[in-house]
Amino acid sequence: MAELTQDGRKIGDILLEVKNITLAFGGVKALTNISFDIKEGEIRAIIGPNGAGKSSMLNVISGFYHPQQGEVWFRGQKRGPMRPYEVARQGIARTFQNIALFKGMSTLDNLMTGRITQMHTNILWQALWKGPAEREEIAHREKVERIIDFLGIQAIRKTPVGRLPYGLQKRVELGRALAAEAKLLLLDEPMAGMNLEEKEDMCRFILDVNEEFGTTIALIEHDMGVVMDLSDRVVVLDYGKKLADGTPNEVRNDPAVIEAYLGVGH
Ligand SMILES: Nc1ncnc2c1ncn2[C@@H]1O[C@H](COP(=O)(O)OP(=O)(O)OP(=O)(O)O)[C@@H](O)[C@H]1O
Repeated sequence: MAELTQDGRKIGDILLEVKNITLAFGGVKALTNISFDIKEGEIRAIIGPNGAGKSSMLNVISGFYHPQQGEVWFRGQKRGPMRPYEVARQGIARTFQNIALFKGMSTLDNLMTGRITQMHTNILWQALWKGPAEREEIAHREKVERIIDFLGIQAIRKTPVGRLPYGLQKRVELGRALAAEAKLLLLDEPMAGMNLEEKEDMCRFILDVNEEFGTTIALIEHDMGVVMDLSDRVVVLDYGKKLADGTPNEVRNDPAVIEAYLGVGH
C-alpha cells in the first residue's frame, strides 16, 4: 500500500529490511541486534555520534561487511552472503565517505564506470563481434549524457576529476552512483566537507533524484539541519545499538537521542 508524504511523494512497500544484525570486529561490537526497514521511494537517514556504527551498517547493506548474525532482505527476498559487485548488480549503488573516484580520469569516463553493472558484452565478445558492443556503448553513453545534463556538469565532462573542487567531485560521485540506475542509493555523508552553497546544491540534487527517478535513498549525515529537511524517517544509532527510529520530529524530541547528542557535545 502506497502512502503519500506531505509534499506529495509516493512511499511504497518495504524495499530493504535488516533484521537483528550483529557485527563485531574482534572484541569491538560495531552493531548489536539492529533492525529497521527502508521503504520504496523513501529518503531514509541513518544518524548517530562518531563511532555509532553508521558506516558499518551501510557496509553490511552493500556487501562489504558480513555480519555474524542477522539477515538482509531486499525486494522481498532474503539475501545470502554476497560480494559488493553482486549487491550492485541487484540494484544497490553507493557513494563513499572519502571520495572514491578515478582521479586521473575525466568526469565522463568516471560516470561510464558506473555503467559497468549494466553492461552485457564482455571483452571477448567485443573482439569477436563489434556491432552489439558498439550499440551497447552508445546506449550507455546516452544514459550518462542524461545524468551529466541532470547534474549540470557539462562544463567539466572532459576534466580529470582530481582537478575539480571538492563539492564538484562529490557531485560526480553521485553521478556515478546514478549511472548504475539503482533501486536503492546509499550515500555515506554526501555533504561532508562542503560549504553552505554546495550543501544546498547537493540537497536539491538528492531531492530531484528521488522525485524524478523514484530512487529510494538511504544516507548517513552529520548535519542535523540537512537530515531534518531531507528525510522521511530517521534511524538513530549509538554505540552500535538502535536508539530511536521515526519521523524527524519524533526523533528530534526523543529524550534518549537528545541525551546521546548532548552527551558527546554535538
Ligand atoms: N574494519 C574495521 N575493523 C575494526 N573495527 C572497525 C572496522 N570498521 C568499523 N570498526 C569499528 O566499529 C565501530 C563503528 O564504526 P563505524 O565507522 O561504523 O561508525 P560511524 O558511526 O560510521 O562513525 P563516524 O561517524 O565516525 O564515521 C567503531 O568502534 C569502529 O572503530
